Amino acid sequence: MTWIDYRDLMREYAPDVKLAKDLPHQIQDRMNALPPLFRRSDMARALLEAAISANTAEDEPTAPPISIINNIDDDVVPPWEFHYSNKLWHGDGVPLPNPLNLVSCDCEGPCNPKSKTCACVRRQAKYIDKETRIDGFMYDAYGRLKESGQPIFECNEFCGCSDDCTNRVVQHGRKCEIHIVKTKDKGWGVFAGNKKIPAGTFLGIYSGEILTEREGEERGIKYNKFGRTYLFDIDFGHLQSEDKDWSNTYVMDAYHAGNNHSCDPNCWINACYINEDNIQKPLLTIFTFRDVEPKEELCFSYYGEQDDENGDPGSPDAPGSDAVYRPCMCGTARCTGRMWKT
Ligand SMILES: C[S@@+](CC[C@H](N)C(=O)[O-])C[C@H]1O[C@@H](n2cnc3c(N)ncnc32)[C@H](O)[C@@H]1O
Repeated sequence: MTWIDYRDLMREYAPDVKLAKDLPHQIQDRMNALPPLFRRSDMARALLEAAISANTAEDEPTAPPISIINNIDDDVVPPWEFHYSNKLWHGDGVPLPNPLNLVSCDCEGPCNPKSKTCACVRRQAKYIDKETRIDGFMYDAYGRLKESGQPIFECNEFCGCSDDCTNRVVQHGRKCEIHIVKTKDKGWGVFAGNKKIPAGTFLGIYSGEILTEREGEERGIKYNKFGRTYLFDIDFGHLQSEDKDWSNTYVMDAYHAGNNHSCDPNCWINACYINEDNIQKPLLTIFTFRDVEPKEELCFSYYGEQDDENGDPGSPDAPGSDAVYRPCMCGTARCTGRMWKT
């Protein structure tokens, strides 16, 4: 009889981990080497739509396809510089997930959100803000998020429960129709399709390179110099300590992706853990937090919560501030008139 070490099995069956150095760029390089006439052709649009579909087929197998629509000018496709993906790409010095540290349930069939013994119900309860009235999982029976702003702990690869467990939403991918549409004042944006999207619907992942805080800081200085940054500090409330010197460990650089900003957003970025044991490294998941009308733009606030000390753009003239600002064109009644230049 051969002795099988279950730790080797777990490592073998652990989901694939991506490294930032392997971020694909071949299609982008080839497209950018072609003459502008081709880059602006319908064929280029069809190619980009096909690339998006191929990159996301594994993570969102039942998602309606994304179309690229421009009724504003002759920029047929967004710039060929981003890799559309739902994955988290690990930068140098960022530890990879360790499947041996994952907390997994041993439920049979779908988990019971009222269970007192399910390891996943218990872990969710441990991290949920006690002031909320949420019990069980963060999702309702329709797979919609009950409340934004709380960390989500989904059942994972090594849980015993079935694939139709209500605590598996992000891992099944987007279900609603969205499109990439050129706007008049804000470049390209992400819009709802022909159907209303209910509050609490999962849309996609703010994916990118996860970097150490130090590398994020270095890139931030460079990006600010040329007035462009897609850096997102991973500093959710449940990660912060009372320590006044606390600062985030990691930063997400979504240089190659991004939704537009609104001062009155309809989406929210929530921390979500699936096959990740490190609390500092959640997936940044985008959910609607109110009903979204057909063809409405899907936006989040680049400033996080209104009462967040980092939340308000503040004064561009504040001492030590190297942030750069631009006029905000969100057009909502709550518009503050300016936004960080990204
Ligand atoms: C992360 S990108 C979003 C995608 C971008 N629209 C594009 O076409 O690549 C951020 C940039 O979008 C534009 N943008 C986003 N929200 C905006 C807003 N509320 N007002 C004006 N410009 C906005 C700005 O040019 C900003 O630098």
